[in-house]
This record gives sequence, structure tokens and C-alpha cells, in this order.
Amino acid sequence: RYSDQLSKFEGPFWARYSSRWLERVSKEGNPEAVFDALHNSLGTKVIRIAPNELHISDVELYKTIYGQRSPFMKSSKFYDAFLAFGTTFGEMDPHKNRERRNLLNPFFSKAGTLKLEPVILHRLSLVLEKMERLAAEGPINVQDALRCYTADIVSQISFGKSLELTNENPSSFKSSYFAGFDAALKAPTKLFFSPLLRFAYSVLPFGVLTYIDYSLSKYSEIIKFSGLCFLEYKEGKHKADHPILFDNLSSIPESERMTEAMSILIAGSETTAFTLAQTIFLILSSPRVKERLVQQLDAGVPESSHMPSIQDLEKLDYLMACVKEGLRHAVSVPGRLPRVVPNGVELVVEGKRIPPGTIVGMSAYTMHRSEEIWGPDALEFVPERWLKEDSKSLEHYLVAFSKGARQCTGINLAYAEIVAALAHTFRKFELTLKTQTVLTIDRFVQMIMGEGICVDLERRKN
Ligand code: HEM
Repeated sequence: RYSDQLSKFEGPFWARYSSRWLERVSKEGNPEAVFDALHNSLGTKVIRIAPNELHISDVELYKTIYGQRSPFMKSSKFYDAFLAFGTTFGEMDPHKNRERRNLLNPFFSKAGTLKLEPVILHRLSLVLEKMERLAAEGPINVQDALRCYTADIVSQISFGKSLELTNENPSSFKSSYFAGFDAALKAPTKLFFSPLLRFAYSVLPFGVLTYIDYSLSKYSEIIKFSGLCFLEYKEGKHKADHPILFDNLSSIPESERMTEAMSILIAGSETTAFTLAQTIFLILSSPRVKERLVQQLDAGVPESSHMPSIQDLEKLDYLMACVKEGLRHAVSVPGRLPRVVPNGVELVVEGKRIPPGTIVGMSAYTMHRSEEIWGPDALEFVPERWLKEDSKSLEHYLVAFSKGARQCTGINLAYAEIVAALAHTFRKFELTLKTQTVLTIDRFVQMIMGEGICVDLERRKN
């Protein structure tokens, strides 16, 4: 029982005694907004959300908990629900995590990402060509199109062979694999709160589970695809003209190479697609922003058939301001990232000491909406804030990829994909928004609900 130790922290009454309250708000789909409302109504930067868990909104503590030299470890209680054992993401032990990251870093570094640029641009061109072709028949669902774009890239670089979602369905961007991705995203929320389900997952063979749950059966198709690719890779059948993640993992057991590649596919496709689709929505919702972005792209890229490299596109300041503002608003991992207060560490909020062993978490959602950081227009989409003289200091508070030793491994790849897709799309097409409001649900990674984000699209003159 933790209630005595944490009794000085305010929060919903039932959160003191059980995780039921947290389960309910998590399943409702936007727990961060509920935490924020509680911080405001109770007038405190630390609230108790479960018997042994606190949510913190003091923006200056982000560095303490998630900074480069932070001793706060990921909470296994939370991360075990992802069933990502033995992967970079699922590893709690900081030393083992560092060893694995050292293998991945050359692949995902700035220089490594540069080598992947031909893959990114090829995949983008396939998606844009198809968008143009389908536009004659009606609005395009950019969310689906971008899911195909990012999943095709990440599968190709991870497995040496693309899932080819872009070409799966001739008349739309719908793919049968989306159900598999959705299953992978929904499972942790279910598993986290259900010891029974966790037990079932640990004892039943995966094959049996797929009979119980349709979306899991779709997920198993991705696993099969991964296995097949690895077999082909081992037999030397892949003749990829770009680096493949498997190459960097030759020092670890085969089974771990496959799980790592699978986990990278999940971590690296829906996240980037969500941010991109939402950013397009936000740009189109603001005629001023759209006009300024298109003006800069027209001036910087005289002919749309000769698009510059991604590195050169990154020199376009307004484009980059839209990317950063997109990452701030359209945050694909908005929620708390639970960490455990280590022994011997003094974590104090509002004069109250948080005992070691307590799970604490902060949310990108809260960080990115703080008026203390972003000013009174914090909730508005204003790329111009990234062009001011002191804007560099704002980057400390842009935590879409988290920070420090457990920061997102794919940050450079995600930036490259977002920059390329925004620049090419807005330079080549005139887009008109058909969707008025976008409904999202947080399943650790945000998902867009309902019809998605639809646009009419027309090729621009040059
Ligand atoms: C806009 C796109 C993306 C966002 C917002 C994002 C966000 C994040 C965040 C917040 C974390 C930390 C999670 C935690 O501490 O629990 C993370 C971790 C991770 N991400 Fe991403 N991600 C994105 C794209 C990618 C891509 C493209 C890849 C790879 C292809 C990737 C691979 C990973 C991996 C492997 C980790 C685990 C790192 C570790 O624990 O050491 N992500 N990501």
C-alpha cells in the first residue's frame, strides 16, 4: 500500500486506492486532457493518478526526469504491457538499452538518414502519383495515404523489402495491414489494466490468440512478413541498394533482430503518419500559414519537377517552422512516459518530496500547451513563433520525441520524412480541406478516428 506515502498529493479520491480511475480515463481516450484539467482545478503541478503514480506538470522538471543524465528508469509496470521485450523501446535496463542504441545509432544518425533519402523520395513519389490519379474520382484520405508512405519506408529499411501498402488497393489507400497496426497500438491499453489478459498473452501461443481477436490475426500477418523477409535476407536474396536495419544488428540473436525490426516498424510508421496528416490539416485550416508556406516553396523551388534534396529543403525557414509547430500541436505520443523515482534522488515538487519507488510521468501534451512556455497563444498554430530571435530556447520544450538517453531513435528519419512530404505536397498540389474536425484517440500513439482527413487535390502549374 502506497496511500500513506503519497497521501499529501491531491487527486481524484478513488485514485488513492486503485487504478480503476486511471483505467477509465485511459480507455476514454484522452487522459492527458483530464490530468491537465485536474492540475488546473486543484491548482497543483503534481497530482496522484493511481495508488503509486503521480502526474507532474512542472515544465522545468522535464529535464530532471527525462534529461541525458537522468537516473530515472522506465517503469516496467507500464512498458511491459507493450510486450516489446528485448527491444530498444521495451528495455528497462539503461545499460542494455545503451548497447542496443549503439547498434542502431549509425543507421538512424543524420548521416545514416541521408543514405536512406532515395528510399524516402521514391516512396513519396509513388504516394503522390497515386494521390494525383485518384483525385479525379473524389477527395483523398491523406491520413491513409501517409500511413502507406511511412509504413512502406520503414518496412523497406527494416526488412529490406517494403510492405507495398501504397499499391495494395488500386482505388484507395486502404490497406488490410492497418488492422494489424491498430491491434499493435490498442493492445497495450488493454493489457496494462488487465492482469488476466496479460496472463493469457504470456501462456497462450500467439497462433491461438489470433483466433480470439481479428485484429491480432492481422498483426500476425506483419509478423509473418517480418519472418519471411528475414529468411530471404539470410539467404542473401535481398539486393537492396540502401542500408538495412538487419545489417546493424548482426551481433544479436536472430529472434531479437526480428522483434527489433517489428518494433521499429510499429514505432516508426503510425507516429510519423499521424503528425504529418494532422500538420497538413492545421496548415490548411489557416489560409495565412498555407499562403506563406506556398510562397516560400515557390521562391525556393522554381520548378516542381526539380525538387531539392531534403537537406536543402531544411534550409527553408518557414517550412521548418511549420514542421516544428506541427510536432508541437500534432503530437503523436502525447501522454505520460512513466519513470520510477530512483533511490537516493530528491525529487521535490511544490516543496513536497516524492519518495523513491514512486512512478512519475510528464506529458508532451501538457508541455506543448503550457502558456508559461509558449505564451497566451499556446493553443494556436503559429509557425512564426519558431522564427523569432530567441526561438532556439523553445526547442528545449519541444518534447514530441522526448529527450535524453531514451529520446526517440528515429528522430532524424521522422524529420526527413515530414520535411520531404510537406514540401513536395504543397509545392506540387493545390489542396482544399474537406474535413472540418478531426477526432483523435490516445492509445499511447494517437490515432485519427472516423473518416480521417480528406482533401481535394489538383496539380499546380509548374
Ligand atoms: C513524428 C514521429 C515520431 C514521434 C513523435 C516519436 C516519438 C517517440 C517518443 C516520445 C519516444 C519515447 C517513448 C518513451 O519514452 O516511452 C520514442 C521512442 C522510440 N521511437 Fe519514436 N517517434 C517518432 C518516429 C519514430 C521513427 C520514424 C522511428 C524509427 C523508424 C522511431 C523509433 C523509436 C524507438 C526505437 C524508440 C525507443 C527508444 C528508447 O526507448 O530508447 N520513432 N519515439
